Parts: sequence; C-alpha cells; structure tokens
Amino acid sequence: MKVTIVGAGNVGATCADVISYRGIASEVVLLDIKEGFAEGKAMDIMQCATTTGFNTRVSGSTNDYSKTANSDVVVITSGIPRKPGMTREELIGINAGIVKTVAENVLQHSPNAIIVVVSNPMDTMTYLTLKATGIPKNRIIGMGGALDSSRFKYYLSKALDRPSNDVQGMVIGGHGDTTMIPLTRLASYNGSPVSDFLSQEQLEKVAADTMVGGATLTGLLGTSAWYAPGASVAYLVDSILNDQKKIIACSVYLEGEYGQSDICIGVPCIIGKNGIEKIVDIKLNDTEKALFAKSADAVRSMNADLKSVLV
Ligand SMILES: NC(=O)C1=CN([C@@H]2O[C@H](COP(=O)(O)OP(=O)(O)OC[C@H]3O[C@@H](n4cnc5c(N)ncnc54)[C@H](O)[C@@H]3O)[C@@H](O)[C@H]2O)C=CC1
Ligand SMILES: O=C([O-])CC(=O)C(=O)O
Repeated sequence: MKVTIVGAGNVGATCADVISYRGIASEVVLLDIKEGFAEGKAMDIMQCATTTGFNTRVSGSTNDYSKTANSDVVVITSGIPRKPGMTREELIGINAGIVKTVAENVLQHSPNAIIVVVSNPMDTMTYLTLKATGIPKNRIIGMGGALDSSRFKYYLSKALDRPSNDVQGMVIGGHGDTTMIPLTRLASYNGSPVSDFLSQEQLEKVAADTMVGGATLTGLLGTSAWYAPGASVAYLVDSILNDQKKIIACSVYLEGEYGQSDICIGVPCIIGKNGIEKIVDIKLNDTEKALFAKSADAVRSMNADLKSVLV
C-alpha cells in the first residue's frame, strides 16, 4: 500500500515517520516544494530502518508528482502553520491556494486515492478539496477530531491521574479554538462515566484546556504542534489501509446528518478501506445539539471566504 504525504514539514514528516516505524504502509512518498527538503527527510527516516526495525520504503520528491502515482492515500500537510497569538482561521488566505493546487495535482496521478486533509483551517480546507475536485465524499477526510480527542483523553487522564489508555472520549464539531465540542457527558474511565470521578468544575476545565490545546502548544513551541498531529494522521491512515473500521471523529461532508448540509465538520465516522464508510449518529442532548449548530455556523461562515478560490 502506498501513501503520499504532500508537505514534508513538521506534521508531514512526523506522519511519515510513524507510518514507517509502525509498518502501516509498504511505501511512503514525501513531496515538498522546497528543493531537496522531502528527499532529506525521507533519507533521515530511512536511516532509522535498522535501528527501529521497519521495512517501509520512504522516498522524497521535490514537486515531482509522477513519483506519487497510484497512491492509495494522499495526506495534505502543505501550507503554513500558525504562530503564537494567531487563530487557525487566519491561515486561509495562503493555505487555500496551496491546498487546491496540491489536491488537483495529486489526483492527476492517483485518481482513486483517498485524500486526508490536515492543513488549516482544516474543516474549510476539507470542504475546498471536495468542491474543487468533485471526488466522492467518502474519499475526502479532514483530520482534526482524532487529534482533538487524543488531547481530550490526555487532559482527562491528567485530571483523573490515571493512564490515557484507560480513558474514552471524543471531540466533535469544528477544529477551531472556539468550535470544538469535547463530549464530556459521554467520556468514560474504564466503562464508568468520568463524572463519577471528576467534579463539574474539573470537567469544565478539561473541556476548556482541550479546546485551546493547539493554541497552548503553539505558545510553548513558537509554531504549532507536530508529534500528536502526525501520529493522529497515521492512526487514521492505519484504519483506512488496514480496513480497521475504527470510529474516529473526522471532518466529513454532511447532507442532513446532525441537522447540517453542505459543510465539512467533525462527526464520528467508521473509517475503513473505502474511507468514510458510515457517519455514526450519536444521540446528542439539546445542549450538545445547540453547540454543534453554533460550531457549524462558524465553520460555514469561514467557508464563505472560499468564494474567490472556488471560481
Ligand atoms: N488538522 C490538524 O489537526 C493539524 C493541522 N496542522 C496544519 O498542518 C499544516 C502544516 O503544519 P506544519 O507541518 O507544522 O508546517 P511546516 O511549515 O513545518 O510544513 C509545511 C510544509 O509545506 C510545504 N509546502 C508549502 N507549500 C507547498 C506546496 N505548494 N506544495 C508542497 N509543499 C508545500 C512547506 O515547504 C513546508 O515544508 C499547517 O497548515 C498547520 O496549521 C497542524 C497540526 C494539526
Ligand atoms: O494548533 C494549530 O494551529 C495546529 C493544529 O491544528 C493543532 O495542533 O490542533
């Protein structure tokens, strides 16, 4: 199975690294516009093969899309990341043009690929990719919810002082500082509701920390995060390539589900060899429904800014 990652920067290269050492794909092509950069990242990763013991072939390409031909999955991580103090939404001006061109280029060489969109603002970039390429909606997946959910479980585990892997939880809605919806009511610790162990005040803090999880890291690092983002993309790609049918919150095109249409936004999905195999209808309460509608309004108003790119 072949995976192409366009944008060999922090997130793209980390994703290639995780995919190779976990043996998720047999071949990974990293492509970047910067001369020699993807080749260098690929060589560095390949020099881990004997020490971490993997057999995936990782190669790099400077903007030569012929090397990406016949990819099963293409991940788009090209574009600029935010700096401290910025929102993801502020990246739209530069990233929309990049994502549209990249999506068109990759499809010329891999017309049947499933596309995973990572570049921010991710929900709007996912919508742009769908509208610009016209490929079926099951093959366009925005990655945000996997990462936001892993941060949610991290903050829950810290509050519980128990391992993250004993915690279940999901974040739906937009992948933005104010649009994410950590589903605290449904989160659990080894099968029991987390509210059995944490106070309302603690749960509200966990939700608030989760929502600004990306901004917190951007403040600490000076650019946005990459280890958890790269690993989250690899987790999603694993579920596609190995047909795992995991339920993962992904940004997908809605046509009436969750009361929304003509929008890409995070909802729980079954992810398998066909990409989005099913949108899972979890029963939200009235408060959660209202938050979801508000989140969708914000994402939709961002999508309106795509008019000049989508002509
Ligand atoms: N959806 C999510 O959960 C997350 C999204 N992101 C987003 O992912 C994107 C990448 O972030 P980083 O890897 O940290 O940035 P980075 O700056 O380290 O890497 C971006 C790479 O894209 C390349 N690039 C730019 N234009 C290109 C083009 N036309 N074709 C090919 N390559 C091109 C650059 O040369 C650079 O190497 C950002 O937009 C960031 O906001 C980051 C983390 C999580
Ligand atoms: O925070 C950012 O800008 C990058 C991102 O989407 C994340 O790490 O969640």
